[in-house]
Amino acid sequence: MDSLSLFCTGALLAGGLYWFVCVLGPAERKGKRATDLSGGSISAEKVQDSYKQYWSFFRRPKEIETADKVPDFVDTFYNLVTDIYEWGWGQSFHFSPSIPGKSHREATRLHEEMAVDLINVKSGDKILDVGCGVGGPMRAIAAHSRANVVGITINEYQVNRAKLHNKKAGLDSLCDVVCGNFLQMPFPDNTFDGAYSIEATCHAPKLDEVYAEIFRVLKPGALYVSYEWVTTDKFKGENPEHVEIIQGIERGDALPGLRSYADIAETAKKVGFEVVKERDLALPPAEPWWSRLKMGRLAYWRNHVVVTVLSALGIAPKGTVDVHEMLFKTADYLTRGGDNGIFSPMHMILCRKPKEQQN
Ligand SMILES: C=C(CC[C@@H](C)[C@H]1CC[C@H]2C3=CC[C@H]4[C@H](C)[C@@H](O)CC[C@]4(C)[C@H]3CC[C@]12C)C(C)C
Ligand SMILES: C[S@@+](CC[C@H](N)C(=O)[O-])C[C@H]1O[C@@H](n2cnc3c(N)ncnc32)[C@H](O)[C@@H]1O
Repeated sequence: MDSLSLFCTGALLAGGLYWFVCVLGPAERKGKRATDLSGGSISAEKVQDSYKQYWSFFRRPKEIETADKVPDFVDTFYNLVTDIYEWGWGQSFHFSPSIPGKSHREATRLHEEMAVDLINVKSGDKILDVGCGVGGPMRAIAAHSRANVVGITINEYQVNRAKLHNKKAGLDSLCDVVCGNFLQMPFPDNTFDGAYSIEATCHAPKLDEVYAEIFRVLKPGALYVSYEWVTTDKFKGENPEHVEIIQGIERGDALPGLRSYADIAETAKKVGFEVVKERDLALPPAEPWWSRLKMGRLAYWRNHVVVTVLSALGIAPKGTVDVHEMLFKTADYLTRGGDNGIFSPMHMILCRKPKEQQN
């Protein structure tokens, strides 16, 4: 090969690699790039070990049940996945029903706005986002309602990402983020005019502990809405395929144990809430929430090649390939959970803290 052909081949390969990684890479326009993937607050050389540590929790399931170990386990998980989620999904870490003729981004925003519309929030109210991630829902909700939103997440890396995004979006005067455990929130009693949680309380080892904490910080008469991850009435514990799918979802999503839909209202009442409304938003006429995952399969395969190449080149931390592979498999379990109708990530419950405290 003469030097000109060598140069042209090299340039073509470099251009192809740039296109594959940087142009095809981000799922969201102006989103995170594949070349920026990190282990969150974990240093690059510790990502692989942290991934092994994450899996070790599942070898000692009793430890996951111990409430005080769970926040650490969830924190490790979000250090490992936050960048991959942002790169491949966007800034809102949740599902929403597909809406014919609307993009994923629009369907996501409508699902978020529905939450704040349900809790009757006025401009200037102070509301709480329980388990806020990097703040995709918080920004949509603040822009839609003009309420002041305070988000809480256990993961410090997410706090920094959320603050950065809030500033970039010009919403930092309405949105604040704190690092903390939603099982022991750093807020006085009766602080908030409303609260919501989107696909976050499923990480609590005991639902009554997080619901009781939300109840405590709400003002009397205030509303709380949650989109919960649950097994539906179609789930049969004696069916090995159902059990395999649910365990796959738990392991790939840092869940200490999925709850049944029937537990949700019961727990809300137990801590003192009045249940105003309860509905599985995944049920027809809603279009499947999992079709986005199904449609993305080819892109996830492409992402896997990108992550493998970047990790081999030392650009992405070692261990990123394992984390990505885990998510790849999780996407499959979630899709099967949706197809079988045994799992829903959007069992909606709307509750009110009574005006008068009952004794
Ligand atoms: C509420 C939770 C998270 C829900 C979803 C936001 C995430 C669940 C599974 C995630 C993903 C699976 C496959 C990944 C893919 C292989 C990769 O290339 C790009 C990112 C994924 C699409 C990733 C994105 C986020 C999820 C859909 C849980 C944790 C309680
Ligand atoms: C799947 S993400 C959803 C984030 C956000 N609600 C959204 O829809 O984009 C779950 C969130 O719950 C947070 N979380 C889980 N356990 C927590 C805990 N014990 N205390 C505070 N936050 C927690 C995680 O850090 C993460 O931000």
